[in-house]
Amino acid sequence: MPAYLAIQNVGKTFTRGAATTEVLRDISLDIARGEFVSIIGHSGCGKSTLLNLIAGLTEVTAGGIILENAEVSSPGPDRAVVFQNHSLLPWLTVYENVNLAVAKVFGRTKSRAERHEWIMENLDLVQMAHARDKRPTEISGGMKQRVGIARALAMEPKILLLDEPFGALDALTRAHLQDQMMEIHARLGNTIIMITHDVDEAVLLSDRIVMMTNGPAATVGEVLDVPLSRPRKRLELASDRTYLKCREAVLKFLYERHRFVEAA
Ligand SMILES: Nc1ncnc2c1ncn2[C@@H]1O[C@H](COP(=O)(O)OP(=O)(O)OP(=O)(O)O)[C@@H](O)[C@H]1O
Repeated sequence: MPAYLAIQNVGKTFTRGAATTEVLRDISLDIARGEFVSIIGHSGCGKSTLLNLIAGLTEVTAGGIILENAEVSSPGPDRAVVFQNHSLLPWLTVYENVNLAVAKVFGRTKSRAERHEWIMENLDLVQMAHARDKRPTEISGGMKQRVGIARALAMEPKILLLDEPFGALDALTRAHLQDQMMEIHARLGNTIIMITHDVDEAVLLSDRIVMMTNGPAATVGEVLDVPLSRPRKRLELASDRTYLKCREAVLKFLYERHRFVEAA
């Protein structure tokens, strides 16, 4: 059976004038429907570049990306991205921000009443319905990220692409949002690709962790299966042997086999 998302021998080289930088080389990865996959690797190795290629924001220079039998060549609502820093429009309310995406995707297929229900359902999912009339400046960083996630989910994408979605949040808010993300994933069965720098976050949330080698010409170094049953509870996992083994495997990859050496 073909993979839901197939990344096949993908390479990316940026060219500016006579200068070229080969950022990614020969990346191959099959992702199944409903899978939660994290990408981890040192700063600058090309994680965001890979996510942007999947999003269709940047074009591959080698290989191809196939989503449900169709080649990815441009951005589309079937791949929703959530960035580290929320990208909400400051002059619109929480509701209006989500509405913008919903109107774009479902403007022709859902009635006004259906769209309203759908927006509220997605705000409910991230527990933000109570703040529907607030503007981004009136809510906390964690709340903004939740609205960004609601907006992405409301597009009903085939794949949710998360670029360090919790990276700018304090540890407690971060833990709370991770728990919410796990609940959403359990309820909706989304296919999710998440970039993270946080080893615990990767192990807690993922079915598989893709570990990237250092750049330039970064590639997939190892892929780790996380064989922990769901639902996962962070407190119980803190002393779970499988959890600790996975954590150690990622740490060893990052700090022994592929240590980050700052360029001179
Ligand atoms: N548009 C571009 N033109 C030229 N080089 C680029 C471009 N975008 C990214 N790069 C280079 O590609 C490399 C990888 O960048 P990228 O942002 O994908 O890394 P990352 O792993 O996501 O980093 P971080 O973890 O710090 O966010 C960097 O060396 C960066 O300078």
